[in-house]
Amino acid sequence: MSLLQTRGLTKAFGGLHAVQDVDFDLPEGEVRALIGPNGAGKTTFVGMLCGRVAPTAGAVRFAGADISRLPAHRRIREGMAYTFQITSVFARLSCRENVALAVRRRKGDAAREVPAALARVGLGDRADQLAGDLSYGHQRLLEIAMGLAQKPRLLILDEPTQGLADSEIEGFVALVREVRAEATVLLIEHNMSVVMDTADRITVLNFGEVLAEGTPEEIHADGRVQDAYLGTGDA
Ligand SMILES: Nc1ncnc2c1ncn2[C@@H]1O[C@H](COP(=O)(O)OP(=O)(O)OP(=O)(O)O)[C@@H](O)[C@H]1O
Repeated sequence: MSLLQTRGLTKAFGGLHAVQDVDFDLPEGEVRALIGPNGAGKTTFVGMLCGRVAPTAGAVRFAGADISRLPAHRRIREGMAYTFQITSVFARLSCRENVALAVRRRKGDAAREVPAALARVGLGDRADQLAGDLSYGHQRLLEIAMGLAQKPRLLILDEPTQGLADSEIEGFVALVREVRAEATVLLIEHNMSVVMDTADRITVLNFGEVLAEGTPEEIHADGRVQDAYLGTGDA
């Protein structure tokens, strides 16, 4: 069964169709990567999944229910967690306090769960540091810890490896492989080696539409995908 499904999902900004008539199915337990050249509509699409962007047309179903009209906070309660390209950590709170907020939201045991969540993303030794003092890449990792602390059914990660060093990217790949036992993952990622190392399947967006979908091997060999990337000079 699909944990997440969209039908005819569309977002127009004036005359520009940022996302156009997208049918998307994400089965429970899968790690799916969403890729596409800059401006392809990835962030707009995810914004509609999360309830941050109102669709112009179409529907979003999650765990069998139509959530198209649910506000973002209700979708979180239903089991969606997400991190965005622009970090949303509380800069004046410590890493520990940021994750504790996420744990307490679902009435979890913060004393036990916060250190574990920070350790999982490689920030175990930074618990007392102010989130605002972390590098951009580490703020993204802190957001992932906050997402995991919600114990979501679906974890959506928008460009999670941006700003990370190579060794930290390796740690992230290992984390996704571990998380897949607990949650379905939707990963928007420009780093193709991360995509190839983590995704079961890949969906390619181009000009707001699904250009291709398949295993990493199938996508790698797809001439249309290569053309779409070459056409923009993107990697
Ligand atoms: N609020 C907005 N108002 C007008 N146009 C927008 C808005 N948000 C996005 N767009 C346009 O919609 C298209 C898709 O943008 P989007 O950010 O979803 O693409 P993306 O695939 O996430 O790109 P990137 O990889 O650069 O983040 C782009 O042409 C963008 O300029």
